[in-house]
Amino acid sequence: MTIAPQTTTAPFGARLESALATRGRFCAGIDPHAGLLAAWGLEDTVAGLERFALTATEALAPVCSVIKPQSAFYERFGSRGVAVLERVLATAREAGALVALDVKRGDIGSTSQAYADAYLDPASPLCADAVTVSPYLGFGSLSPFVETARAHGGGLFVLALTSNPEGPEVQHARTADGSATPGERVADRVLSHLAALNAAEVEAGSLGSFGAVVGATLADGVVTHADLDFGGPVLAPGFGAQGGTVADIDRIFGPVAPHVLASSSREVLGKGPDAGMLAAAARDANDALAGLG
Ligand SMILES: O=c1ccn([C@@H]2O[C@H](COP(=O)(O)O)[C@@H](O)[C@H]2O)c(=O)[nH]1
Repeated sequence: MTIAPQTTTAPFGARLESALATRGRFCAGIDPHAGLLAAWGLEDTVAGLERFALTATEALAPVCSVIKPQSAFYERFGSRGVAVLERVLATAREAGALVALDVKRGDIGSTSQAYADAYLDPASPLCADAVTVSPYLGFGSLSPFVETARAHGGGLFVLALTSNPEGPEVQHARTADGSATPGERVADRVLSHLAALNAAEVEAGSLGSFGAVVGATLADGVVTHADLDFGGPVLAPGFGAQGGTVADIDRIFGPVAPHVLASSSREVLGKGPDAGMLAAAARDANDALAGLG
């Protein structure tokens, strides 16, 4: 067994807890859709991407605890698009926001290590504070992400109950006979794994660094408040354009709402390109979410 080196950065959970307390629970997604570039009067080119992404980040990062760029919208422009993503990461962090990079990675362990090095090692130009990962190659395949996050004070948001209507086919399925907990719902197993990962930080009085992705669109009864009390943060996409509201955050998350990041991309970005309108929308969302839980 290898022992992770001591990190000099505070753990992600503690940093996020402080950011939530000072800046609020709204997470702005920086997703440069082609349609949004057109709505902002920009061309669907690398130059348009750069103008859009940096305008949005400069407006939103100073008033949000967390910024969530979706890597796909940058990757579609190739290496020059990824270079824009690197600038988004740096700009957001300079403005004091944490960055949760939405890449939903997951692979066999040896490849997961390379992804973890790309997104969680401060030596990488794509290093973020946290990254989204998929547990559907088996939760244990995420171990390189866990160890790398621990080594560098990073965090993970693991897909548990996603906001899209297709998710239940896999996430509500039951674990197999012969597994450690046969018959348990897959999503609940993911949340149990997260509770175990967060136990030491929770014991020390902090929010854990290992979060779940749970959509702001879930119907009643899909998950209990008790199951969501796994000691770590929740990234709740689907707030805004997918239909999730402040009332849904309250309904779905109840007492754990203080650790929930309500994440919206298209709705908030639709307020641009005016920087004041973008920032005002984020402030309004933070205010509306502030009293929950
Ligand atoms: O369950 C999930 C996980 C991630 N996403 C991502 O969040 C944003 C949502 O964008 P909106 O414009 O606010 O709908 C996008 O980047 C998704 O890839 C999600 O929607 N659901």
